[in-house]
Amino acid sequence: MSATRREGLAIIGGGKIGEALLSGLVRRSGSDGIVVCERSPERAAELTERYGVPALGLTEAAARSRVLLLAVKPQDIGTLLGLLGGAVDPGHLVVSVAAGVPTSTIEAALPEGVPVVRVMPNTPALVDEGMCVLSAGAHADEAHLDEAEALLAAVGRVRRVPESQQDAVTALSGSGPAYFFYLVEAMIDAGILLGLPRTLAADLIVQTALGSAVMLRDSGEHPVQLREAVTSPGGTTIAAIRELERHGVRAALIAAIEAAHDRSVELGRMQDR
Ligand SMILES: NC(=O)C1=CN([C@@H]2O[C@H](COP(=O)(O)OP(=O)(O)OC[C@H]3O[C@@H](n4cnc5c(N)ncnc54)[C@H](OP(=O)(O)O)[C@@H]3O)[C@@H](O)[C@H]2O)C=CC1
Ligand SMILES: O=C(O)[C@@H]1CCC=N1
Repeated sequence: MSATRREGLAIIGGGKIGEALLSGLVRRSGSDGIVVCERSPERAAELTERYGVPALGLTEAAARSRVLLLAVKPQDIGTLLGLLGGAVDPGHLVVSVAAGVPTSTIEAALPEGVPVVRVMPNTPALVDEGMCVLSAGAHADEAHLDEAEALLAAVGRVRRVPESQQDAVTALSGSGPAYFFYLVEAMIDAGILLGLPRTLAADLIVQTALGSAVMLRDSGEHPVQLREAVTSPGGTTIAAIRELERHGVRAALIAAIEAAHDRSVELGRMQDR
């Protein structure tokens, strides 16, 4: 079947990120032309009810859809490709969000010539503030990247990188929301320690995180300048910063992100076996 005869999108794997992308796409353009494939019938029914999209089997979804968005765990992608293989042809565009899984691995499991785009999204797609980073596989050209970008721009910002940078991207923006949530959790705990009610502590920290994020995005200033503007000589902030340095928080963050990168590489290698 040729690329021009098919349209529509199948989201294969309706878990956390599959739903985040689905919700944004439906908010932006409605549910027409979108189908989901889920292993669990209960989860499929939930997504159908929530977003008004039909749940189909893999073969039927592939026959109907131009873009196949693979949103299963890296550990499940080999099995999925085995089930999907014969139903895919070069008229499809396969978009994979699986962490660490190289386009070459996906291409090798599909018929020759199928275009594959690797994407690293993140969960703020749920509120249209996602960061999606794209890389082309061997058979994907500019038009395929444009098509994937047009789709994902519905849920936030999109950038393109060489595939060699995707493991680092995964560690930064893919996993990144978790680091911010973790920091916010810890800061709320500090408020509790200091005797504030939990709801008040949460309100203070969430608004502070939001305001700080908008300043980081819009002020044009470096994070160091923004931090220095808060840090009064002899004041409270420098007392806190000294503790962060003493406890090695900067080094811990760098090591944590390096570990996420290394795990992404490892997940990719597991696919080769
Ligand atoms: N969560 C995140 O923030 C991000 C995740 N990713 C990537 O997205 C992918 C999915 O992650 P996440 O959403 O967190 O994982 P989830 O486990 O929440 O979702 C995966 C879903 O796919 C289903 N599934 C597995 N195999 C099949 C199949 N053959 N056909 C149909 N459905 C299937 C699973 O069903 P079951 O529950 O039965 O296994 C599950 O519902 C991963 O590869 C991850 O690396 C990328 C960026 C961010
Ligand atoms: O934790 C994970 O493996 C996935 C990939 C990036 C974010 N979540």
